[in-house]
Amino acid sequence: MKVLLKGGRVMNPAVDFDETADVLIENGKVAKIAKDIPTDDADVYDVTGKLVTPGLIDLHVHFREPGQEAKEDFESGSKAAVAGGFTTVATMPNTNPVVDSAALVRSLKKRAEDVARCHVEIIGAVTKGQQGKELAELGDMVQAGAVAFSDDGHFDPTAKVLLNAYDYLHAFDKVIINHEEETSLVEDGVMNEGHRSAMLGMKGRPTVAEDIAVARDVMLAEYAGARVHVAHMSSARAVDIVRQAKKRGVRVTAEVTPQHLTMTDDCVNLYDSSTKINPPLRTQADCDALLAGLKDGTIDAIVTDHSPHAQEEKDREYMFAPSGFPGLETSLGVMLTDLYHAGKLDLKTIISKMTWEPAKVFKLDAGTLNVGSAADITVIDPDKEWVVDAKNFYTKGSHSPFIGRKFKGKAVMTFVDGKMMMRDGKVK
Ligand SMILES: NC(=O)N[C@@H](CC(=O)O)C(=O)O
Repeated sequence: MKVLLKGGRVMNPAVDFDETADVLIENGKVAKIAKDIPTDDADVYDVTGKLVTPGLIDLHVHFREPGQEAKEDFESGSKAAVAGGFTTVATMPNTNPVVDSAALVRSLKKRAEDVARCHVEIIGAVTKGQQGKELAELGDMVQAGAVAFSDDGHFDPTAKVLLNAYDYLHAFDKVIINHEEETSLVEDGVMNEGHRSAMLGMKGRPTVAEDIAVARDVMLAEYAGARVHVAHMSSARAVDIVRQAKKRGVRVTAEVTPQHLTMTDDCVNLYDSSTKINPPLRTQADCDALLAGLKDGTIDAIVTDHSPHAQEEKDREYMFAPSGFPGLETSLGVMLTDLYHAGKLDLKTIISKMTWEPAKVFKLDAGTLNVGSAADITVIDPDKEWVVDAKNFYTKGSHSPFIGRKFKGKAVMTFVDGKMMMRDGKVK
């Protein structure tokens, strides 16, 4: 089985390759990249004017299995992933029950094999039940195939517990992903603390909650010589803390979402809970600092934090609605429209932070177009104009602050292990 992608702009950030070329896929692998490869017996697709990139990788999604399948499941979530151009995603353990045992990791891996349209990596909990008290079965979960560990959705309150986790995981070289909001400062808060929260009369979540959490966890990692990955960064000062730590040689990596890069708390309105996320949308100064952090290498990865909820839950008052919205099908559109076409960020950085660099954070064998690697490939039309419409979503979540937005740039084909899983928005 051969597929030939003809005449696209091939970007392989791992080796700094960016040229017009053909890509030959054979037996699920990248077989050759060169000019004018003979068509022979291959299925040929003319991708002139399109980008051919490694399949997009998302280190941070919520697929809600087990227990909250009404919000999302591995099938709907992975369909949303390939629709958005993603070929590998890593799903968070804040489920019901929490993914804190080897048995659950194993059963989710099996679920992924059975129903998922793309590669789904499993992130295990750091502590039992994500309660922050006792370590979960970390070693057993590593053996069962967990890719990383996180108590995402919760801040681990006790430094000693986290230090134990760092020390323990050292032996396995697995990374911990920390949700950085010091709990006592954000309890009851529903949006960024600032002018807008005061105007709306809503309780805020201050940036200092993130800053001190990041500072603690980075210093603990430095002390333990361990690796830490900072989840969904939102605060300017926290970016600087990571920047300084990287300069000192601390083994810290970080991620940011398209929404935190491009939206501010000015978007928050009382009767639309789609903008309610944790950490919250901040200010323009924070967006600018996050962008600077992406550009100078402080921030390694762009992630979606795809967090679907049932529509009836999101339809509640801002204060009572759950936080989070689905991002897999809008992420690339936001990045290309509001950052690339707006002249704020180059294509190479965007593609690198959505492929090769996140792959390095989790040490995934993915994120390149090197000959011999799995043919996980995304074809992107950088100029395709489209309007976000929840009716076209594959995710079960239908709430998103991007609904109705006109975007320029979209994934038009997604190949997973050489198989075409999405073409022109239609998922297999
Ligand atoms: N990011 C979010 O706003 N929500 C996440 C959990 C979390 O990280 O708080 C979710 O699971 O819905």
